[in-house]
Amino acid sequence: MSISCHQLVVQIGKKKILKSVSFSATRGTFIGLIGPNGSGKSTWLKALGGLLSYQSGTIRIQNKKISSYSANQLAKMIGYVPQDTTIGFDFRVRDIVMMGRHAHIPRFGFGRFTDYERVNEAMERTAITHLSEQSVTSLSGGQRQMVFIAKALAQDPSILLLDEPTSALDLHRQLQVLELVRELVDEGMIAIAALHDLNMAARFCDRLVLLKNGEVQAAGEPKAVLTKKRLQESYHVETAIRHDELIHAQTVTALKYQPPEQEIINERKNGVG
Ligand SMILES: Nc1ncnc2c1ncn2[C@@H]1O[C@H](COP(=O)(O)OP(=O)(O)OP(=O)(O)O)[C@@H](O)[C@H]1O
Repeated sequence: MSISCHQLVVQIGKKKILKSVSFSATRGTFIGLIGPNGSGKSTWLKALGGLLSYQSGTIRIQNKKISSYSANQLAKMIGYVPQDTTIGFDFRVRDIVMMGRHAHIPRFGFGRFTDYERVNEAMERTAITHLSEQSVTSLSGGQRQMVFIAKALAQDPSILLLDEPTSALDLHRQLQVLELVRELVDEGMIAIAALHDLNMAARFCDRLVLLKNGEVQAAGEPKAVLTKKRLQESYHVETAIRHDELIHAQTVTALKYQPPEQEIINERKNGVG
């Protein structure tokens, strides 16, 4: 399995949201999309999932243009977990997870034994089996997020797109989700997740793509992307970056917000530019 994106441009109305962004990933890779609010992470994930049209550039899955696949074919290959998991209908958790099997069940057909088995497996892996008969409207935001991850897993995808999958989760659930995604990736899946927590991103991802204003500022191994200079330029925050021996990853400590004007003054003082 492979997915690639070449010079992708997404424009909504008059605004260019993604300005010629590229990347590629093969099986067994976990990519973290990082960057400030509004930098284009969700938009990119939606375009990769075939949920948003783009103006130019290409997205290829298995070296074939995404437009050459039917919605059903895409649903069998790509699982997408949205940022907003609010749901107005009174569905049982099991029924929501079963919706992930939609593409696998023939039209006017019924779920087969394997469909129910996949649903049970997905609920087990996300530790929500005990909630299976409850209504989703009765769940907490974090529990709902796990239900939507289970729904995406039930699709049996080779590519998993996750939009801030840990944002509503407590520390235990954050680890649970990222450890699960890491496990799935080690089994061969491609995962691409928008993440705000840079420490979690550094710890669990193979590669990071840093976005700013719809452009890729840096891409590569976490160590290469998470530098003081890049984080200053993207987030306007002064940071301390250290290597944590315990988790074998970079850790980022945010020290101080430095508005862009202050950066210019400092650069002038230091004789840069
Ligand atoms: N449907 C839309 N119509 C107009 N502008 C949009 C639309 N969707 C997104 N945008 C704009 O595109 C830019 C990128 O938004 P996007 O949600 O992709 O960023 P993000 O990096 O995921 O942000 P966050 O971290 O806050 O979730 C923002 O300026 C946003 O206002």
